[in-house]
Amino acid sequence: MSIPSWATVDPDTLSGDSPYTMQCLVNGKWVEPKETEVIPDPMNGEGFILAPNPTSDEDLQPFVDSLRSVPKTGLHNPWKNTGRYRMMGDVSAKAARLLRDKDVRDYFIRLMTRVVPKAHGQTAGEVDVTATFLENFSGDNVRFMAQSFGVSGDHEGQESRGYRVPFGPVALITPFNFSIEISALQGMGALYMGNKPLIKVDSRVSVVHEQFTRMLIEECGLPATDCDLIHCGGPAMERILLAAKPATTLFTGSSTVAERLAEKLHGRVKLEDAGFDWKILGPDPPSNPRDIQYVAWQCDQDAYGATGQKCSAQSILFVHKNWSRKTDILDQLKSLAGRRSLADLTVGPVLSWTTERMLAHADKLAALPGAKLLWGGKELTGHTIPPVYGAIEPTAVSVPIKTAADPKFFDDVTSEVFGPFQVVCEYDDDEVEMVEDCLERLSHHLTAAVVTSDPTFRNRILGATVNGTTYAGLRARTTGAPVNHWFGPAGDPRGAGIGTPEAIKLVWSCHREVVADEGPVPEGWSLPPPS
Ligand SMILES: NC(=O)c1ccc[n+]([C@@H]2O[C@H](COP(=O)([O-])OP(=O)(O)OC[C@H]3O[C@@H](n4cnc5c(N)ncnc54)[C@H](O)[C@@H]3O)[C@@H](O)[C@H]2O)c1
Repeated sequence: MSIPSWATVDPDTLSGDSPYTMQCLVNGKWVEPKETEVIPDPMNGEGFILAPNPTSDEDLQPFVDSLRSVPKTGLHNPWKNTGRYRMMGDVSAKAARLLRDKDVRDYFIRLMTRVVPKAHGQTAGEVDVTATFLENFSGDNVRFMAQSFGVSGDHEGQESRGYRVPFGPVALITPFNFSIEISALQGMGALYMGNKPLIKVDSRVSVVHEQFTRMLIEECGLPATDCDLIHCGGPAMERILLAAKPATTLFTGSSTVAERLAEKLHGRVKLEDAGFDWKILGPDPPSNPRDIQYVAWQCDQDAYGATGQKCSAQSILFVHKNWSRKTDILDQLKSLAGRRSLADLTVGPVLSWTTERMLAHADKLAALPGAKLLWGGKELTGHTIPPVYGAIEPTAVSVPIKTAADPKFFDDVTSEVFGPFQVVCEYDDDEVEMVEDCLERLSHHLTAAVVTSDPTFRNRILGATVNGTTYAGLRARTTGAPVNHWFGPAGDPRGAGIGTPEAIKLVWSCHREVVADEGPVPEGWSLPPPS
């Protein structure tokens, strides 16, 4: 397999014997690292990538200086360098065309599969969503997105106009689980609005964004000085942020780090953090077996697709007892989970939880009053996934709603396991309020799904909850994150969004009002008394 001309790493030859050393980009220059960190191959533990790991003040300073050199007015805004809106549209158009090219698409899929092994469909989907996003912001669409609006004033010659303006120096921090989608969409959003971002992706997967950046610069016309890219650990990034004081930082990752940065950066953050995402199967299971199978399939995808490592993964499934009375939904779920295998990566390495930790959590929940293991609860067999990562079968634990709602157990039952794990909670008509109470007590409100065709039940649940991305209806899912709708949490003023023009404007720009007040001074005006 060939690699694109701008690519510097061959996914097919990456190995312990032939590792790739990544480079950072600062001020338009790719930099050879002085210190490196060895990244293990998630499938066999071989050290296959050497990630720059700058820690000294001397090595971090160029990133600080680069951010500090960006004016508050950004690289472009509605009065300055306006041609750049169109230039960004051209960059997007070219990048989209490349990602649609079979060889380039395959290249990214192969590279991404090496660093976060997922089933082909999941990885291809990520590249395709990124291509669609870039298509959406091609041509004039960047400037259309940044459009202003006008309102007539109190007197002739007065008119107010609202603009979206950039922050200037900004930072973007993203996790390992989506190795291209989050960093590409947020990074481009930052650029579209006129900012210069310093981008830091989790070093275990940042080789993908490194190659994407090379493609943007070498093939798509992005000026190399428009963004910086650093591969480093969290503490080093935090030092840069504290020294450079970017106007805003978009953080996607765990809630612990999100809260830490919110405090350290005095609230100048937008957050996409943990998700404990729920789905409710309502009181009206469909009668058509095909519909039931569809719901079961969607539940399996939501809980275990990408080995459960999606912030939108279904963490808890509330099942109305009518489903057990009238359908074999739980048997279907068990058998769908059993189809998953390491051979086709429909279940694979878990990068932020070890096997031991996940199994201990499953055991703990299964030991709660009335709870039991439904399926899974075992380590994968015949694998060479290194012990720093996790490898378990798709797992579900059934917990009675009364136990889940009990304050003694609630926090354990509702803690996010970033792997192929879900809680199943059956409820009956007289327990809907208890379900609503559990949803009210959750701390994060990212995605949710209400599977029902009953509008009264649907409206009751929608009215009682706040999740930022909620699907409702027979085909409802928790893991919908295409770019034709908003994706992001609700219920937190720091909450960010991704994918749509509204998300980009919210995260990467702020409002400025310019009021034209030109006169004429009205006839008959005379100096009024002081007031
Ligand atoms: N809401 C969303 O859209 C979304 C999307 C994907 C993942 N997530 C969440 O991400 C989590 C999984 O990722 P993780 O556990 O690897 O996240 P993490 O918080 O450990 O790491 C995320 C990123 O933050 C960096 N980081 C860590 N400490 C830092 C610090 N002090 N200063 C600056 N940067 C720092 C990491 O190097 C990494 O690049 C899950 O909780 C998941 O729900 C959320």
